[in-house]
Amino acid sequence: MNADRVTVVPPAHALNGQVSPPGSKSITNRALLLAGLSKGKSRLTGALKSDDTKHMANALRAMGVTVHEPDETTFVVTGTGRLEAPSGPLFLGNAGTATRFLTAAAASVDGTVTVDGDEHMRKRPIGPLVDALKRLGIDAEAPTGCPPVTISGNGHFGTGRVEIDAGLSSQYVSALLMAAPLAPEPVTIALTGTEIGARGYITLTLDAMAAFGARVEQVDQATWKVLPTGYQAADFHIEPDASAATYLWAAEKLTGGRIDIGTPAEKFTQPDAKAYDVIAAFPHMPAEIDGSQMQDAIPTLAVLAAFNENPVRFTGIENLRVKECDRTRALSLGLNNIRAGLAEEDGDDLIVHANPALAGQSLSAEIDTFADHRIAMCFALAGLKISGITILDPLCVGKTYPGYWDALAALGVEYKT
Ligand SMILES: O=C(O)C1=C[C@@H](OP(=O)(O)O)[C@@H](O)[C@H](O)C1
Ligand SMILES: C=C(OP(=O)(O)O)C(=O)O
Repeated sequence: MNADRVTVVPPAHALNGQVSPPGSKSITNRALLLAGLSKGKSRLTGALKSDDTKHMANALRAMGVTVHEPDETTFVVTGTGRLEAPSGPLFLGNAGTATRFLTAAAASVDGTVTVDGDEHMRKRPIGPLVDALKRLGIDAEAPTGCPPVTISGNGHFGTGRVEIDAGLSSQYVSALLMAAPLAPEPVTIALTGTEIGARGYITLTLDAMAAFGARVEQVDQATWKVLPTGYQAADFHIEPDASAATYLWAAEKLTGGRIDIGTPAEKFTQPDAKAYDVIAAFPHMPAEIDGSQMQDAIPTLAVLAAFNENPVRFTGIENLRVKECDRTRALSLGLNNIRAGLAEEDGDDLIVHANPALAGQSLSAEIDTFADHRIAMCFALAGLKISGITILDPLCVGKTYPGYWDALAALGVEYKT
């Protein structure tokens, strides 16, 4: 594959076959961290091996955890129950999960940890998490409000009750929850307000914590009391990635084929599996889609909506602007590049003016992916129906789905480079 660009050739046939998405990024990075914080040896199977999980695994190695990779989907993690101070900054690329989760976990280290990322990560806000750590008595600084963050810990997590505004990212809450069992006393974590986007990710966090022996009391819908149990090693199986599955579900629908992804939609525990019903409704997707609880699926749904029978307004997607790139902008730019007027930003909403007649057309468009894996993967779907769609920087899919282009090829999709 050419690293600069790939042009998708619309297949002359429906896409049929068997393709399993890789392991869940969200669950792999939770399980890696919790295994690294555990005493003993944990075996994580079904795991994702991609940029984001490599960054987490390497950071844990830098903090004294032994991480072996006996095969392509397994990590064997041996920890001592504590992380050690690394000898240099932790570089976490543009992995939001690794960056946020390790920022809180670093507070349990005896010594100084600097958490840093690439130029994109250095624009993604982390101030609310840093402020929450400070309120728990932890010495943490992020002068720009974004990484790098420097945390000076004294060997255990902070104590007390802390409120956190998770409006920009639910990952702040997950990060605090996962670090809290390393405190000497119970820690209470409360949301500012009661609502939170991506609440399903908090459930994933609590489930993973329970699997590694943590005990959390749900005080109310917005408050959790975490007991000072530490973690115990566990064998843990990771389900396939639901966000990755959305591209395959959409490819099946767009081409009228049958793609067996090996896991029924209702078996996923990740929030993005909610997108299945919306995709199944195509070409009659609803006129308004609230994306707040399935944010990473919005790029997929937005490109699918371009071929829908009626226009779709995406609401509840404010924080798409602080993901790997400003996704609302990237989607409207890409769609309007395919056909002027196809998309419109209305405040933080995205409106896609559906046009089923786009299918079968030849429209030359170079899609700027802004180094964002989801922008690359979703616009490849447009290339299944429109000839001339070129995805720039296609290897950025390596953040969460390195096998994406091969998966489409296995279903019979061809590329021009
Ligand atoms: O907790 C997680 O695993 C994630 C939470 C979501 O991010 P935000 O909470 O920042 O919206 C999601 O977009 C991200 O891909 C993974
Ligand atoms: C938002 C995403 O990732 P993260 O926040 O984990 O970098 C994503 O994978 O779509």
